[in-house]
Amino acid sequence: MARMLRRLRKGFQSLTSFSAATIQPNLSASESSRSEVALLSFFSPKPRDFSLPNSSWGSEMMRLYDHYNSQCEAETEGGQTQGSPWQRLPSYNRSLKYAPGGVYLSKIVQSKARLFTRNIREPGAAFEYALFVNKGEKKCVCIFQAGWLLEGPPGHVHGGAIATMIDTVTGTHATFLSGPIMTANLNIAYRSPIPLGSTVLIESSLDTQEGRKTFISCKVMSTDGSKLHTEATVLFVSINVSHLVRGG
Ligand SMILES: CCCCCCCC(=O)SCCNC(=O)CCNC(=O)[C@H](O)C(C)(C)COP(=O)(O)OP(=O)(O)OC[C@H]1O[C@@H](n2cnc3c(N)ncnc32)[C@H](O)[C@@H]1OP(=O)(O)O
Repeated sequence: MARMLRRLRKGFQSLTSFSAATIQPNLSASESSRSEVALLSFFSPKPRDFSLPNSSWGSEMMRLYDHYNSQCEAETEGGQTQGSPWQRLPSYNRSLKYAPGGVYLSKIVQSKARLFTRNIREPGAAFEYALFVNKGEKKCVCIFQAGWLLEGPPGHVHGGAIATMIDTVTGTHATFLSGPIMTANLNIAYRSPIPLGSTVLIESSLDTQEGRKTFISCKVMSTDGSKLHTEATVLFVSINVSHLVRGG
């Protein structure tokens, strides 16, 4: 038990290096046998990245993905990265997988726990999203396609699902800026409903950092920017990882 806690603590500590996370493409699935696949997945350091395009993504989602992705750091032939302020952030289904060596760790520390937004297997059914961070402007943009399992009012997205996405986007942004954090306060104003199946933009921008506190503002808008769906302000408090290990 003590050993497991030490491993968990080490995993969470490594989450501080989340800001240095690199883009990790999907594992190729052309293996010749099932046992080979199992073996490969155990030894591969690359977890599945859920923010890569899949067959459920509509044309607007793909257009925006291509737009932001084309502005991200590109590797030149010499292995150098071109100086773009934009970076696409990968997205995994377990917190542990963000840590260096976290794929191995997640094999060792078996658990049914999964990240809320990445636990529905059917592509397109719920939260389809990809996040891009702009290091220079300290802002983050998320393209979000809301699936049919997120219904609240008829034909429209549930307010809790919108809050979840705001918490996820601003929380990821705050982690990128400040290391391990927890949401302390989340204020939301719902301005206009989001149709199910539509794609929207979620923009997160840093207001201030004061000691352990990171204040972030967030807007959910139509992709042409003409309609404001939701706005929010969020306070994150930096935590020591022991806060999670001892249960707050
Ligand atoms: C990959 C996907 C990423 C997704 C990210 C998702 C993030 C989440 O959803 S986290 C889950 C939801 N949040 C929680 O469960 C948090 C529960 N709360 C806690 O654990 C604690 O109250 C915690 C960590 C927020 C603060 O506790 P603690 O570390 O003791 O801080 P504390 O000393 O009380 O406060 C620090 C400062 O923050 C302020 N503060 C703390 N809580 C609040 C609050 N709710 N409202 C306003 N200010 C607050 C304090 O006033 C203090 O300010 P100052 O330094 O100016 O005096």
